[in-house]
Amino acid sequence: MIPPRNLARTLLLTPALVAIGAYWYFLLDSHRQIREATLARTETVAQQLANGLAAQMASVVRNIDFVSDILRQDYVSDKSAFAVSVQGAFRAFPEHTLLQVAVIDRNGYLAYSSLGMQEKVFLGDREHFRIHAEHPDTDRAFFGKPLLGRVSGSWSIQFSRPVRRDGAFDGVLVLSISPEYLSHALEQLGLGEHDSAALIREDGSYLATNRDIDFFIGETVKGSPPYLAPDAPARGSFRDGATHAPLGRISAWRHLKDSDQLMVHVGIAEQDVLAPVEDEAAASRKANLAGTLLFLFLLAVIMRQWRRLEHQHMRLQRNEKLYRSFFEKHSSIKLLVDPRDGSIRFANDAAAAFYGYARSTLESMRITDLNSLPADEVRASIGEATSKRSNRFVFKHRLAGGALRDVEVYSCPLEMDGTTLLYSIIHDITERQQLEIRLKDSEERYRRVFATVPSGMMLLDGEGDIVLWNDAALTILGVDAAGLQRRAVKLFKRDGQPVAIEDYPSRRALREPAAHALYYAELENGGKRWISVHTSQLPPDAQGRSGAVVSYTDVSKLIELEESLLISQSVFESTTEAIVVADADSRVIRVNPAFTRMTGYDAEEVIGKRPVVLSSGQQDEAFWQAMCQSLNAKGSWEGEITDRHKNGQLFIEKLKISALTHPDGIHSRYVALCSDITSQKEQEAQVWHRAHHDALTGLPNRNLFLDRLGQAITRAQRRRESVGLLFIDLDRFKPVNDTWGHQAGDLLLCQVAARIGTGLRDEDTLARIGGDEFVVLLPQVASMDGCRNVAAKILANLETPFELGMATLSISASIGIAISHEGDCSAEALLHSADVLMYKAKQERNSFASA
Ligand SMILES: Nc1nc2c(ncn2[C@@H]2O[C@H](COP(=O)(O)OP(=O)(O)OP(=O)(O)O)[C@@H](O)[C@H]2O)c(=O)[nH]1
Repeated sequence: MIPPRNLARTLLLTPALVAIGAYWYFLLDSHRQIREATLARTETVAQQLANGLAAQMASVVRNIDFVSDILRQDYVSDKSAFAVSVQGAFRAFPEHTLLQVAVIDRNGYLAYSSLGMQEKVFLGDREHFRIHAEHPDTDRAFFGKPLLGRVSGSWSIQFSRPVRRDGAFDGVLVLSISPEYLSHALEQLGLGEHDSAALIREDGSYLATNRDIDFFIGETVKGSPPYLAPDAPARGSFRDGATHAPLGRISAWRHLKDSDQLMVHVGIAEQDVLAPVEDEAAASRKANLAGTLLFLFLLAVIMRQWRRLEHQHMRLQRNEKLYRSFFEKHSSIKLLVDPRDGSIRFANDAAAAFYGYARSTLESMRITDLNSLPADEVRASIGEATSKRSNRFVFKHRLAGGALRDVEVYSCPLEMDGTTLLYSIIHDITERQQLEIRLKDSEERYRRVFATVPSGMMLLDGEGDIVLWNDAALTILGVDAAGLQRRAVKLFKRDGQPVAIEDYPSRRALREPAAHALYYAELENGGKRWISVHTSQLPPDAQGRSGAVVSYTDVSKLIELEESLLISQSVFESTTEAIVVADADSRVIRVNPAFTRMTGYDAEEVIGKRPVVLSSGQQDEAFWQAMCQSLNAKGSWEGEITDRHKNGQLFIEKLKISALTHPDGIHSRYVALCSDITSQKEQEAQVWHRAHHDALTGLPNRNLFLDRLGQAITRAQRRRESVGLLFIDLDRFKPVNDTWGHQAGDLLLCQVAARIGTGLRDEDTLARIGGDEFVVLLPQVASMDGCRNVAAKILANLETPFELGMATLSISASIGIAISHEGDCSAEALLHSADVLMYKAKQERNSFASA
């Protein structure tokens, strides 16, 4: 489909080209018609020439025939005069045109020759003889084919007539005529160089031509021209491309009158005839071609101009479309404002979308309706933009919904239809403004963090220059800003070797992505400051700038702590005290070798577990609760507990638990120090036992008894109960010693103690408080009767004689019974009462006395 913009050009160009084509068609057709008319006229001329030539050639033939007829008659009538007649015949022809006169006798032998007779020559095989001999009754002239004379060596045409004598065939008269004789008449026609004229026999043999006679004589017409057709008319014409010559010809033929054997042919060369026509046509074509080229040139110029105009028009249309699209469809918010009254003349789609008004609404508003500034300030800004004093403004514009947005407005004056308008591009920078504020806040935050972070911070640029540092860096490194800049800090490695310049953090930071090292700096006061140095390369920023940050941390206290920890670790490992460290959940974290030695458990067997594996079951729930309360309240507990060794043996340990407490009050760790005090406790128990028991009987001694008695009285007082006390003194024990010895006395005392004990309950206490004095404490006696029953039972138990080995002895005892109700007396007082009553019973012996 042709684009519309090309349609007009096509509509103009097509008829123009069609007109040119038609013009040339008719021009060339007229040339063709002229050529055809010329050829038709030439054909007529050719026919006329053929007619004339035929008449002329007929006259020539008649002349020859006339001569031959006379000679024939002379030959028949008077052979002697025949030679004279022959001479006359030669004179009748132009010189050298009658070549020979000959007579062939009826038998075919040469009877006469004007050239003389030397020998008998047979010519009966010649065409002209055979024609006449075969038709002896016909008297006709005959032109034979041109022959090349055997004697003369020249071409000749044999004109023959039969010789009749007495009405019978008597031979043939032959005139040998030069072809030039016949051709002369053809040449007289005055034909052109390329035209042809010929005398032709009916079999197509050339007898004469107007040119190139040597070429044509003896030859036959080539091809099948119409005049050689069997039914060809006596005259006619035709156009022959190349019948007689390589060039086209217009031919005409005409049979000679009174001779059906001969015809003339005239060929007029087309090129000669058409030459003037073609010249004229060529001149016409040239002229018309020039005119056509001029026309086409003018047409091309017109087309070019037209196309240029079209392009200009299209460019204008495109520009207009582009400008319109640029304004209307551009994503930027655009307004055209009339500075005279602030009216919005044009608004694009982006403006409508931004402000929330339809474009038509916007274009009916004034800029002061959008700008939050007072109208006079807005007008002042418009004036600045119009006068180009300023082209950038930041305003707050109000949207249709009432929201205010920060906008950046670029305005410049624009001439439009003779009016100056302000072309304004509005950018919503609300987010940008907020982002800038956030960025400022963020920068301020980072600046404050940088300034207040306890670690020293130093920022290096890509060249290794120090571009930023904080006060902490100066403090930790012990230099001022100038000292930092000139790298005045001297750093040393842990082994005391100074740090090589290339290994300084500011150098390493640019070499290695991240590094850490521990150095110490020598301070002015001679002290050391341990510094942990971290370097980290910064990723390239948006501008491709790289750099590194170096952080310094004062770890002097950590180093001290580390040393302290090393000591602690040594103590932990080597101390004889078992140490257990547990977490807040009381699960074991660490134990030392002393723990393993004390408990038999390796560290792997207890770590992660609670120390319950050591539990002996000796401590009740209350014990553990008390321990927990103490830990919670005081953060420590100290005491003795009985644990179980891995081999099952119980052991007593002295245990001190300390809770490690976080500042928030949560116990994070428990550290227990344990000592195995089993043997110590056993020794203490033995001492105590010895101090509180009778060495002979093992019974509690006076002190222990008084202690228990006091406790019983206190308890009885609290419980409103009674305590009974029996004071037992053996009767007449001294004689046993005296009689059986002290050892027997000891033995008896032991057996008496056992015998007394068999009558007591578990809660009762039997003690020996003197040589043969025993006391029984009845802590929960119901009444005095109960005490008396016990005393009676004791006396009864003693009645059985004692087997001492060396003798069997009987012994009794006197018992004083005292009772305390609800703690109404002290232990000493109660004992004293019982003692007094025992003396009372002593009066009777083997009896008891009570109050
Ligand atoms: N074998 C022995 N005798 C002791 C021991 N302690 C004291 N005696 C003796 O026990 C005797 C107690 O004497 P007494 O109670 O005064 O005399 P007694 O013969 O029992 O007289 P009565 O109590 O009045 O019946 C003294 O002779 C002491 O020397 C001891 O541990 N072993």
